[in-house]
Amino acid sequence: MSDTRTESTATAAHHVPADLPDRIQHYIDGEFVDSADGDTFDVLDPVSNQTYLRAAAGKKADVDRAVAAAKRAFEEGPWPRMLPRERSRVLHRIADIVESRDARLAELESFDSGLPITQALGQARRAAENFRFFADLIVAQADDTFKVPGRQINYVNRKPIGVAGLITPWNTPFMLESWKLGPALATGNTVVLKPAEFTPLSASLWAGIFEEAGLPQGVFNLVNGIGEDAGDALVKHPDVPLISFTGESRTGQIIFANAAPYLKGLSMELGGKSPAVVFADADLDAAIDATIFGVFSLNGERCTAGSRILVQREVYDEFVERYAAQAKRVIVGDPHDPRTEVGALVHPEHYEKVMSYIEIGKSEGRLVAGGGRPEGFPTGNYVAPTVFADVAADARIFQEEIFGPVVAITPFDTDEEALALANGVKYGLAAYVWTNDLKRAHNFAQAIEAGMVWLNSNNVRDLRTPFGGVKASGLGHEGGYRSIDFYTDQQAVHITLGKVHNPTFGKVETHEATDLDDPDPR
Ligand SMILES: NC(=O)C1=CN([C@@H]2O[C@H](COP(=O)(O)OP(=O)(O)OC[C@H]3O[C@@H](n4cnc5c(N)ncnc54)[C@H](O)[C@@H]3O)[C@@H](O)[C@H]2O)C=CC1
Ligand SMILES: O=C(O)/C=C/C=C(\O)C(=O)O
Repeated sequence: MSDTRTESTATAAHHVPADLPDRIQHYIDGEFVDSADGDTFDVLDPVSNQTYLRAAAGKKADVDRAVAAAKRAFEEGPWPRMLPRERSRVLHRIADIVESRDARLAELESFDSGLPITQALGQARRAAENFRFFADLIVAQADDTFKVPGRQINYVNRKPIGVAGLITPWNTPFMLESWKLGPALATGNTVVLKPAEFTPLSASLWAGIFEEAGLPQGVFNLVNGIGEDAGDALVKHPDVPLISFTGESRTGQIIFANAAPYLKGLSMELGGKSPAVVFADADLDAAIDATIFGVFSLNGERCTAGSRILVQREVYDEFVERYAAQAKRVIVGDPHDPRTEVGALVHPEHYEKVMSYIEIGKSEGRLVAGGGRPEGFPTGNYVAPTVFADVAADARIFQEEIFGPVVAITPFDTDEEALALANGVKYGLAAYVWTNDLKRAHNFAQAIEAGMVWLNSNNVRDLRTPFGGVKASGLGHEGGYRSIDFYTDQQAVHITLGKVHNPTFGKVETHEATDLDDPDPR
């Protein structure tokens, strides 16, 4: 048992939302439907670990039906043909509805996923913001035009691609779904969403929200189910030219291979083992607060979690001592309690995985906080915020994504050593650097293998920036215009002005250099 501060919430009664559904169906072509074979799977509440609802377990037949509806809506329906500002209005209405129901959405999300209620509320609001952001972006979008006076005008037609397959994880489900739904719909595609099987509750609410906002029938389709069944069928469906996936790197590899025969457009946001590098000259108070939040928020089930903290030797002992003390004060509790900072992990399978890493960590590092189930929580998927110090670079808890409230701290002496440690894992999603030396900060950012770097900053970002990782953390980027690029075909149109300069094929015996040899009209 750990000594984590639990007294304020351990005794709180577990909150069960009113009017909780006990079954979830698919949503296909504007109707809620069961699976063709009637199959369902159980969904557990992470506090009681009891089945609280059964969700339709989609298979190939259900995916076929959903894709057919989405394809019909794309080929025959109004959505891809609407003006950007007309689609934008619908997206703003979606954002309005999400905002107006944020408390209920957060309550259900928190119950289903085990996320602390205050964080679930923030994520619901961020989902609304995602829709608003893409609603605005799509009307601000200026098509590229390249003019060569007197010779040529070149412009780019952006066209929606078709049926986008969206496959999402369970860690902050509603928000991450909105991050794909927003741009896919803004650009005029139709979609089939396959949400994570651990947390299907909030995804089922999109249907009602979209209907109310006036999204035409068939544009949004939802198929619940196990990844290897419903997800696999979506990836292999020949009428789905795009797959946007967020999840584990291993699943990303499988999807990459399965999509290869169809040469699909793929966007992959995958796992991470992100470093937070704390130099001796850093503002330690700020660095400690940010790195505590960085790994323990969202229950540590966060792809961008700073789960490896590298600390310069001069301040190492002080950092470890203060960090461990603060980690012990993080409040573990019932997800619905507004005081709770770390709730219950999503599912007993995931809980077992995180606990097994904690056991491994006990022989790989020095346990300075947490280390197991917190006191006062005999049941439920609760894990005390756990801190290992003196962790070596080849330790499994340094190398492998745990995706829970567990952090490894490692000392370093020089900038070169810090960089080698930071880059010495297979992942490259995020990195956090704490130093007051401006040159060092920028040089470090340049050299670090990460898709996103935060300098003296918490994980806060402008939605216009690219989001994505390098190495095993992803393929491609979404965010801002990168999302617009991913969800559209870019067709280049070239118009010659004035006299057409044709090569003289068939008219002369030998050819001088022609426009064919030098195709750039500039
Ligand atoms: N880079 C990023 O933006 C983010 C990455 N993640 C990553 O997600 C992972 C946690 O989420 P999980 O749900 O456990 O990931 P997962 O890879 O197990 O599942 C993600 C989704 O893929 C589906 N799936 C599983 N096997 C499939 C297959 N063979 N074909 C098609 N679909 C399949 C699942 O049903 C689920 O909907 C972590 O590794 C985390 O780092 C999570 C959030 C953000
Ligand atoms: O900021 C985003 O768009 C995505 C954030 C994803 C997470 O919070 C995460 O899992 O790290």
